[in-house]
Amino acid sequence: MAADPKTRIIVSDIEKHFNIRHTHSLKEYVVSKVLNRREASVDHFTALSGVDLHVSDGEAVALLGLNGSGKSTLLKLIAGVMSPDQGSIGVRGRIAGLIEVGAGFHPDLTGAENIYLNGAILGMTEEQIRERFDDIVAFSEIGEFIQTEVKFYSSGMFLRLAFAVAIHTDPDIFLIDEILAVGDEPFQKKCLQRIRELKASGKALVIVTHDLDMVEQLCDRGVLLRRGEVVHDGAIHEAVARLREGR
Ligand SMILES: Nc1ncnc2c1ncn2[C@@H]1O[C@H](COP(=O)(O)OP(=O)(O)OP(=O)(O)O)[C@@H](O)[C@H]1O
Repeated sequence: MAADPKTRIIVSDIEKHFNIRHTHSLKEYVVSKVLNRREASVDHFTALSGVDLHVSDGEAVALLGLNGSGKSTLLKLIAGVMSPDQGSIGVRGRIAGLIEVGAGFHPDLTGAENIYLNGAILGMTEEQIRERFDDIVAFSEIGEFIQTEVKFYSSGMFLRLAFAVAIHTDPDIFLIDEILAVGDEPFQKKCLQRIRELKASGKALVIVTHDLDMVEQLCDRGVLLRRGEVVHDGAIHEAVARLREGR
């Protein structure tokens, strides 16, 4: 990591490749077996190439781009959910966020039990979770369903619980993928208000979204990805304009 203590994330020249398997229909499978051919072929797909990104305290950075441009992959690499094939990623401080609704929750446990599970995964001690438990439940507005197993939750209820836990972990870095979209409007507004407060208190934010109006209000900086490469890293308005105009 850089010597500057304000730097929270350093992504250096990363590459990420995926293997794409081409599976066949049952008929093609049978024919390939009869002819003794391989049943599936594999292509290598480059999802990210030569990507650099530095994020410091107090910055709110939007990752923008068309479908499949690599935004979520970059966010997952920063979160440590997956590793790059080349290059390096350094992160300083406590990370929290919302990358996949329901990740980090156990379906057979109640909402209340999952607060303890998810809180522990995000680095809180049992005592910290106990102290913040009532605030987390209140923020989620899940009410009596907090004693229900989360496998019966709607996607919006999952989001409420996940966001409520994440925001109460006192993170240095907050990562958010599109998922705010599944929350209803009042809850989205409440989340955005908390995200603004995090930013104002000097935390680093990285947000993946297609909601360009929202992101222009929330973020100062936009990183525009095109087919896995960064084509713009600078003012949010310019990033949004380039995306809208296809430049
Ligand atoms: N686990 C995986 N295995 C194979 N390919 C993957 C995997 N994850 C992502 N990809 C591919 O990498 C590319 C980038 O995906 P990614 O989800 O990062 O895009 P995105 O910019 O977030 O797209 P969207 O706006 O549609 O959410 C896509 O072509 C996707 O199919």
